Amino acid sequence: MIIAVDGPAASGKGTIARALAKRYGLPHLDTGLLYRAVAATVLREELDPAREADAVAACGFPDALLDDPWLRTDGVGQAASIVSAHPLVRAALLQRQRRFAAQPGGAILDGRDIGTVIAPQADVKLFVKATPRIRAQRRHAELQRRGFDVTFDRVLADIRARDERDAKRASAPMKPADDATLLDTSFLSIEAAVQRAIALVEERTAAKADRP
Ligand SMILES: Nc1ncnc2c1ncn2[C@@H]1O[C@H](COP(=O)(O)OP(=O)(O)O)[C@@H](O)[C@H]1O
Ligand SMILES: Nc1ccn([C@@H]2O[C@H](COP(=O)(O)OP(=O)(O)O)[C@@H](O)[C@H]2O)c(=O)n1
Repeated sequence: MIIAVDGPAASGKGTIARALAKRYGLPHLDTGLLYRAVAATVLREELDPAREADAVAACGFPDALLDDPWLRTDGVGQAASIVSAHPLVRAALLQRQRRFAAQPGGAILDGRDIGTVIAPQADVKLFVKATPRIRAQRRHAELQRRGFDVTFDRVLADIRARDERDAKRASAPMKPADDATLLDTSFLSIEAAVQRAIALVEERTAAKADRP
């Protein structure tokens, strides 16, 4: 079974994807981390995220970088949404994600274009959303917990800027696939959001099994 979980920043897609991976025993890939690793490499080398050639040169980052806590910061997230708009960066990361999705036994991936581009054949597609303010509150609290000093207003502004850039880019824009199910987590606890996601997976797979 392949499960695609897409949605905007801090909507809860990673939390849901990890919980579903555990529940169904599936390997999970956080595809946002790949773009964050490209962005972090560009920033560390003092190159320009807006220059496609600089960003493409950073696509050969070492896997160990994916564990660096710096990748989770706001600044790297902003730069990630700039590098991710370059078609050649998306092309450079495409096969890795498609291979992950196609492994025997299935997989779960979360990101922005999983249901539309990476795994349009996915058995279940969820598009997780929440209001910008609630997402900013969650991300602000998370960054504070991790020891990063940033204001709520900064986090909210960054989330709005990223939403706009991610939804408006020409190459694989963030949008729900036509056959995705929307899951609004604005007023759901983590536990309730996960239960709802599990129920949706069960519904979708039962509906598929019923089809002749
Ligand atoms: N339904 C929820 N209610 C409250 N907090 C949540 C909920 N879902 C996720 N969170 C918290 O919000 C933050 C962002 O969640 P995350 O799953 O990383 O989002 P995303 O992967 O969409 O960026 C995390 O600190 C997470 O624990
Ligand atoms: N499949 C994906 C995943 C992330 N991204 C980009 O990478 C950035 C960081 O993604 P992320 O999933 O780590 O961000 P959060 O939702 O965790 O804040 C996003 O703002 C997108 O620009 C993308 O373009 N396509």
